[in-house]
Amino acid sequence: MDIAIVGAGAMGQLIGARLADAGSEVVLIDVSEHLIHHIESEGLRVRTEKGERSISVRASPAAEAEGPAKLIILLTKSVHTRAAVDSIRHLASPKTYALTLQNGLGNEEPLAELVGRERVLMGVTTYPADQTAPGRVISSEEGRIVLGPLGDAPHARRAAESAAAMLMAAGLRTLTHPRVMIPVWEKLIFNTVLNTVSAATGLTVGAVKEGQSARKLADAVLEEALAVAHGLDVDVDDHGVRAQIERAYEEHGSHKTSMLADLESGRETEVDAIGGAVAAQARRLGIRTPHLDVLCDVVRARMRLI
Ligand SMILES: NC(=O)C1=CN([C@@H]2O[C@H](COP(=O)(O)OP(=O)(O)OC[C@H]3O[C@@H](n4cnc5c(N)ncnc54)[C@H](OP(=O)(O)O)[C@@H]3O)[C@@H](O)[C@H]2O)C=CC1
Ligand SMILES: CC(C)(CO)C(=O)C(=O)O
Repeated sequence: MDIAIVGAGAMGQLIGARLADAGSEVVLIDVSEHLIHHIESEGLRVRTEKGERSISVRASPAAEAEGPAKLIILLTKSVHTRAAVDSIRHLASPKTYALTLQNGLGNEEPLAELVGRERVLMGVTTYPADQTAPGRVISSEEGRIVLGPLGDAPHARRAAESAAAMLMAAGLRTLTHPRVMIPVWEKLIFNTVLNTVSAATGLTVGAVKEGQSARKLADAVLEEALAVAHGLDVDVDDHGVRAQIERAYEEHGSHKTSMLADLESGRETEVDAIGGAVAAQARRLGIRTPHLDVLCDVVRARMRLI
């Protein structure tokens, strides 16, 4: 098998459909038998501004997937990363690379245990994906993926370039970055601000901007998260992150962040991999993040109530 995509939800379906449509041999792996059966029998349907496209893709439970895979792409929510990686050990060989495009930090660690740190690729994506029914996903032609190797081995740089070329050929705008932790942290800060504040307050992105206290909280969390990135010597573009957040306020005003949507649908959130991961790095460095700490605690408390 060429590519195993682990987590056949919104993003896994989008990327799986694009890669399969472009001729890659892809298997989607998920825990939901119903979803797997649906994808196997009906295929996937992806709708964007350009229209709708039906694509046949193979899907399988982890235990029935046959390896080894040349590339594993991890696209579960971060709370499920450990279990997902444990379930696909048989798909990894010494030649396998593993890529995470999940939000948050920490997903790379189980992958490093699986294939070795030198064979882990990491990235972020701004493509949106919403699963409206099993096997049906709404996305956009607008977006991009940035990825790169976690370590600095030349073979991993080449693997990142091949993965990017394959995603480009599948119609997904993809760039490689020599220091991938920079875009990872830029996205991490963006999600830490918007997702944590919205999930703690129950507000949409636009309402965070309009609500005086919520906006103050978001601004305070932004400064705390930037200080942590600087403390780690991750050379994030402060101005670019601020501008990205302002754009989200303008363009995604009515949007409930994924963390709020997860809370409202009774699912575990990615708080520990997003705001919680920033706060954990802050503690390690001795940097105070009082606003972020309280907000993460509120989200965790709301999670315990569901
Ligand atoms: N959707 C988006 O627009 C974007 C998402 N992301 C990130 O991408 C990642 C995936 O997001 P998204 O696709 O929206 O999430 P989804 O919840 O839609 O999909 C995740 C899928 O993984 C399945 N899953 C759970 N546990 C396992 C397991 N052990 N093995 C295999 N599959 C499992 C889930 O099943 P079940 O539902 O039963 O738990 C679900 O089908 C997240 O980190 C998210 O933050 C990043 C950018 C944009
Ligand atoms: C911050 C946001 C809402 C993008 O606007 C997002 O990425 C999410 O919902 O996880």
